[in-house]
Amino acid sequence: MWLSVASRPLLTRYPQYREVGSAGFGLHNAVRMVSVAPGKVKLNYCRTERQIAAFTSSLPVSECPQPCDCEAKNVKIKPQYPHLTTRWSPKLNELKYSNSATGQSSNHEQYERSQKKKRTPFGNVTPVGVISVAALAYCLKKDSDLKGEALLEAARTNNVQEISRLLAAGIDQNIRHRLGWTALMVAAISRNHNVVKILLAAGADPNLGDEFSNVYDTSREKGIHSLEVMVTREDEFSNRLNNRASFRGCTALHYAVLADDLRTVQILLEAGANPLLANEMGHTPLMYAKEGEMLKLLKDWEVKFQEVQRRREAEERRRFPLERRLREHIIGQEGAINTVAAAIRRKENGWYDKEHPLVFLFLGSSGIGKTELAKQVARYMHKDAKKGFIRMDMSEFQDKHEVAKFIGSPPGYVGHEEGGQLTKKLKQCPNAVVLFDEVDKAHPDVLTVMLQLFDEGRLTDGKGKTIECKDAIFIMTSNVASDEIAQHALQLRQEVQELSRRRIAENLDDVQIGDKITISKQFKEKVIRPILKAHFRRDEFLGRINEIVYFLPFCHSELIQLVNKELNFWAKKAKQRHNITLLWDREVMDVLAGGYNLHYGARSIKHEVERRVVNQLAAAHEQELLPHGCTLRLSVDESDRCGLWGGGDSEREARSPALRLEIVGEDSTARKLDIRPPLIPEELAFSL
Ligand SMILES: Nc1ncnc2c1ncn2[C@@H]1O[C@H](COP(=O)(O)OP(=O)(O)OP(=O)(O)O)[C@@H](O)[C@H]1O
Repeated sequence: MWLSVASRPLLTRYPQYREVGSAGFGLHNAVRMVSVAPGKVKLNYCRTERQIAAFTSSLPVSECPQPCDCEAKNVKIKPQYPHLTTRWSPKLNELKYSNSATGQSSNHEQYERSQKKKRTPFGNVTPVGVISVAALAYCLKKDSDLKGEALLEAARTNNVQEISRLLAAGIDQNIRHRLGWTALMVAAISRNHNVVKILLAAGADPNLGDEFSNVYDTSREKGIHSLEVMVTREDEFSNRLNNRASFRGCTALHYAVLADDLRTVQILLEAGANPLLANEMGHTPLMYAKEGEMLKLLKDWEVKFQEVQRRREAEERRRFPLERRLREHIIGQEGAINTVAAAIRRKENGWYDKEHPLVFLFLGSSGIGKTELAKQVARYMHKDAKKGFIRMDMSEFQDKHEVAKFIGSPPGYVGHEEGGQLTKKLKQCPNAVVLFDEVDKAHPDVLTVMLQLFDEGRLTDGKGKTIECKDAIFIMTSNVASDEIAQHALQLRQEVQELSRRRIAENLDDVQIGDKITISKQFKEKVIRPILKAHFRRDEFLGRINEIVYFLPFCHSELIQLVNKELNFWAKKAKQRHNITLLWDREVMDVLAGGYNLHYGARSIKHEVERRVVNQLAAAHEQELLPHGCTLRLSVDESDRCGLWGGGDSEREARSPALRLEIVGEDSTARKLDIRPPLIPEELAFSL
C-alpha cells in the first residue's frame, strides 16, 4: 500500500484520492494524507502539485499494476526525506487512527457534500457565462503551469520523449520553475546532455540566469517557508549543491561546470552559451572548473568570446557614438559632452597613457548636469552594474582626521577593521567611474591622497593593501568659479544674439547662428586657472587633471526642452496612475521656462512645474474634479496674473500669467476646471 501527502487544494482537484488523515508539517500548508480508492492506482510519495499531476497523467487509473486494498490502517508512509519524517510522521499516524476510530468522514466526502449543496437549483446565483469564462481561463492557465512543471521534471529525469512531446505541444522552452530556474539548467546540473541538445534545438536560451539565490533569500522573496524551499530545490533541481551559496545569475553553463560534465559544457558553448557571463557573486563558469580539459576548453572559449565582444562593441560605438547616447539624457552642455566623449574614445581605442587613470574636473553652477553626466558615463562604461559608479561626497572629508574614513585607519586605530569608504568600493570595481562631488570642500590631506591616486593609479589602504585602479575614471565636481563661468557664458550669449539680430536686420543669409557658444582659452587661462590655483594651492594637483570641463547656464531653447521633459514625466505618471491624458500648449512651456533660476539650474524648472502644474492636478484630484480616463489641457490664462498656483512669492510670479487647467470633452470642447485653492491660515481661522 502506498500513500500520498498533498496540500489541501489538491484534494479538491483530485477527488479520486481519499484523505485518511492530516497533520501540520511545518510547511505553509497543512499536509493531507490521502490514499487511493481500493485497487485503482499506485501512488508514490507526492509533495507537490506537479508530482501528482505528472503521476496521474503517466499512469492512468485503469492501468494500475498493483491493485491494493485501501484501508486507512494499512497505510505505510514512504517519505523521501527521512529527516523530516520524524517531525510529521507521528502526528500523521495519530490523526489517521483518530479519524478511523471516531468514524469521521473524509475530506473527500465533505467535498462531495459541499459540491452537492452548491448544486441546488436556487443556491447558485452567479451568471453561468461568467463562471464558464473564468473557469476556462483558470483551466488554461493551470494546464500551462502543469505542462511547465512537467517539462522541468522531464528535464531532470532525462525523459527525452516527454520533453519532445511537451515542446511539440507548444510549451515555452524557457519556462521557469516558480523558484527561478529553467529546464536547461535542470538538465545541465543533472548531466542530461540529450535533453540539453533537444532544449537548445527548440530555442532554449543558454544565457538566462537563475533567479534562485539561496534557500533563505528565496524563502524571504517568495514568502515560502525555508524548509519547503530547501526541499523543493533538492527534490526538483539538485541535492548536490550547497544550500547556503548564492546561485542567482548562474547560467546552464555554470551548472554544467558545477556538475563537471564536459560533454554538456561543449554542447552549450557550441550553442552560443557565453562563458564571460558572471553570476551575482561575479563568478564566471571558468572559476568553478577543475584543472584539466574542462578548464582549457573554457579558457579557449573565453578568448574567442572576448574577441567577438570587442568587435561587437567597436561596431556598436561606431553606429551609436557616445555623444549621441549622452545627448539622449543630457540637455545642452554640448561642449562638456564632446570633451568627455572624446577623452573616453581615446581611452577605449588605446590612445591614452596606460600608466595614469583618466581625470576630469567638472566646473559650473548647481543643477546643471555635472552629476548626471558622470552617471551616464558610468552607465555607458559599466552597463547598469551598480558598483561601476562610486560617488563620494567630499564635504564629508573636511577635517584632517577624515583621511582615515577615506582610505581606512592604520592598525591599532578605531575603525581599522571597517576599511575606508573609497578603498572598499574601489576594491569591488577597480575600473569604476568615481565621482568626487564638491571636491573643493575636501581637506588638503585628502587631496594629497587623491593626488597619489591620480598620479600612480593606485591606492594603499589602512591595512597596507594596494588597489590598482589605472583603468578607473575619476570625475571631480566643483562650484568654484561657477559665478564667473555663468556671467561669461551669459555675456557670450548676449553677444551671439546681438550678432544674430544684426544679421537679420542686414538681411544676411547665414542667420542661423544658434545658441552655441565656446568658452575662450584666454578666459580659461586668465580667469579660471588663477581661481583654481588659489583654491587648491597646488600646481601638481591641477596638472594631473586631463580635462577641465565647463558646464554653462541653459539658454531659452534648452529650458524649453527641460520643461518639456518634466511635463512628459508627469503626463506619463498621470496616464499610469489615473488613466488621465495631459496635454499642454506651447505657451505653457514659455511661461514655465520663466521660472529658471541660474543658481539652481534644472532643479528650478522641476520645482516650477511641481508648483504651478502638479499642485493644481493634485488639488483637482482631491476635489474629485478629474473623472477617470479624462483628457486635460494646460493653457495660459493671460487675463489672470494673480499666480494662485505659483505661490505668488516673487515679483516675477506676479508678472507671470496664470496656468489654466481645462477638461476636454469628447466633442473637443474645453471647460475650465474650477479648482478651489487650498485654504490659507487666516481663512482657516475664520471658517473655524
Ligand atoms: N543638462 C541637463 N539635462 C537634463 N537634466 C538635467 C540637466 N542638468 C540637470 N538636470 C537634472 O537636474 C537634476 C540635478 O542635476 P545634477 O545632479 O546633474 O546637478 P549638478 O550639476 O551635479 O549640481 P550640484 O552641483 O548641485 O550637484 C537631476 O535630476 C538632473 O537629471
